[in-house]
Amino acid sequence: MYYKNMSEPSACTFVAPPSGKRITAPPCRLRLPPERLALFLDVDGTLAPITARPEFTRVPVDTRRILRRLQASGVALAALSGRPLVQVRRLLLPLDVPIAGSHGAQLRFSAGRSIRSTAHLPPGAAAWLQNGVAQLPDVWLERKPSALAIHWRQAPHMQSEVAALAARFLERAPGWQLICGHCVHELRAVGRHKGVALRRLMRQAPFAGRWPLAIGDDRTDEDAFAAALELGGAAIRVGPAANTCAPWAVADTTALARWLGALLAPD
Ligand SMILES: O=P(O)(O)OC[C@H]1O[C@H](O[C@H]2O[C@H](CO)[C@@H](O)[C@H](O)[C@H]2O)[C@H](O)[C@@H](O)[C@@H]1O
Repeated sequence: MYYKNMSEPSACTFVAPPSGKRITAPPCRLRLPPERLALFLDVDGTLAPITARPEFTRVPVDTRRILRRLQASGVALAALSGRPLVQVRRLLLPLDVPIAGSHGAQLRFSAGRSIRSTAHLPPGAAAWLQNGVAQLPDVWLERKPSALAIHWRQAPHMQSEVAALAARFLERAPGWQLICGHCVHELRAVGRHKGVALRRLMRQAPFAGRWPLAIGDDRTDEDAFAAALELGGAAIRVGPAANTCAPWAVADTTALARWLGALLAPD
């Protein structure tokens, strides 16, 4: 991979690396034909700016337009999200791409073929958690296919209570694990994550044989980054780049959209 020219410097906003780690802006242009590139895109905080509530979120029209043009040029795209699949489809419309939803518990390939790996909870565990969350003011529980998310964006002072509740939930839910996102404690089954989904998609057309680039903004994306790197690809972390295995970073969703748009410019 090489830098081309820096004709659009703002597309390559540099995020300072944590001390001792070398992390740089992604090259302005990838010296790769579109039909060799596979992009694996997270949604919240990556394609869409973070909002107060998940239902307020929109992927900007310009970003969706850029993604459509990338797809039309031959780039293979997929979305890897913690959200339920149906929400991701709606957020990306009219773009139609393979999607991993609920951290990979749901997988929709091209041509509409879907698989779902259901993770079971002991009877009463979800209701127990719902009841615990109800005791924490302004904290709320999102029930997703094979995953649960305790949101505390409206109650940052409740973070340690949320962590304690999640820990007690895990004692009742063997085979489940906690992963922290932005103002959210996510509970999901061990072994279901975006890295597994990326690898699965990379075994299929149109991804097989391509160079994988995973792009995301939080801890839940690190599994996808690791998988892309292990397959010889790369990763971009969006936002402050602390504790990431991604070699590249951009400042925010706007900078990422600009960088993706710059990939469309003719050589
Ligand atoms: O994997 P992603 O596509 O990044 O999804 C991660 C989670 O996104 C949603 O929650 C987050 O975004 C909300 C809207 O910006 C925000 O209000 C919340 O605080 C964030 O945690 C979604 O609700 C979760 O289900 C996803 O797992």
